[in-house]
Amino acid sequence: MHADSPRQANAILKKAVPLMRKMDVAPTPYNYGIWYEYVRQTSPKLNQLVDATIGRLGSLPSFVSKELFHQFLVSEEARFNSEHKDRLEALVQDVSLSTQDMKTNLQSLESVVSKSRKVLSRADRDKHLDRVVSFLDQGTQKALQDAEQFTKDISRVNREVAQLKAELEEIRNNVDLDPLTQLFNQKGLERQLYSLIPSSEDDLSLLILDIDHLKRININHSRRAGTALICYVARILQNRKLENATVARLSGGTFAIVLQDATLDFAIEYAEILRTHLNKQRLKSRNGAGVIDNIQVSFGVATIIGQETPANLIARATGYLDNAKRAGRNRIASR
Ligand SMILES: Nc1nc2c(ncn2[C@@H]2O[C@H](COP(=O)(O)OP(=O)(O)OP(=O)(O)O)[C@@H](O)[C@H]2O)c(=O)[nH]1
Repeated sequence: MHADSPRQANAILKKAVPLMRKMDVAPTPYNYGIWYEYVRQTSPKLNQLVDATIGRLGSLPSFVSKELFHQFLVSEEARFNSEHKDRLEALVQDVSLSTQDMKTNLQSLESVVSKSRKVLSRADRDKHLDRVVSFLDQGTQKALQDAEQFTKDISRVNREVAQLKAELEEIRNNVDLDPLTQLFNQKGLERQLYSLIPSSEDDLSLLILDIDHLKRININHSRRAGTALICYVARILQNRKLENATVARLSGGTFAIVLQDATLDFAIEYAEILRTHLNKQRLKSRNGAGVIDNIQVSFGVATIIGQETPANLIARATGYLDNAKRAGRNRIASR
């Protein structure tokens, strides 16, 4: 499903709910989901199917909306995750069966050994030596075969687990969060802008900020201290986040903040508050490599113009950031 702004969501629901009443549709989560996306016109295919069903049946029965919900609304990620869960369960089941077999096989080997030992402890053992040897031979041969099968089973499971691990890693890399700071990443930021821009009226601002001289900080204080600084700045941006704002880390020490209902003047004022606050911070490195004080950050601030695309807005804010760097850093540039 899509992350609409509360204002957009409200406008869509205002149209969806009367439609649901008119069609006498039960207020279930599935139905709300379907009618929301229907009014939003997210997918022409979904709207065609809804219209065709209503044309034929006069309404949209619950089982149909449930089916459509899973077909159109459950995200690819969720589908992937449930597919992986199923595969993992099947693997655990395989390991459990193989382990059970191996346990039984070990028990038979144990019984072979114990029977042989019993025979060997008898007074007339000499008479049975040949039989004991052959009995033990068969028992150990079988145990070897079973052990080989077990090793094969476990190797197969191990290969599948490695494959699953790689696929999960790939999915994790593709989602919207930055693993270091848990803020949105570049993709998350772009998605957010795509959903906000259509309803904004020249009052959506984007701040792109970059820690000054991070390379020098890495050299003087260690890369670990530089990374701790990135996380520290991320926490400050998150703690000082305005209502309805989005904070993202784009790369290295570069962050972005989307402000809704914010004029350019307001956004510049907010950037200045953040900049002066960051300047006053001191970060002590744990390994005794000194204190990073007077944290300096440069900002590029842009406010959306007309029908500007997210990519264009990001490029403009980044251009202003470059101007701030060229003008001497630790400052704000815009327009
Ligand atoms: N510690 C740390 N450093 C990073 C990380 N990601 C990127 N960097 C480093 O951050 C540095 C950024 O350097 P530049 O973009 O050249 O800029 P700068 O040294 O910050 O200088 P200005 O931006 O011009 O003020 C590079 O040396 C990167 O290797 C990270 O996750 N942790």
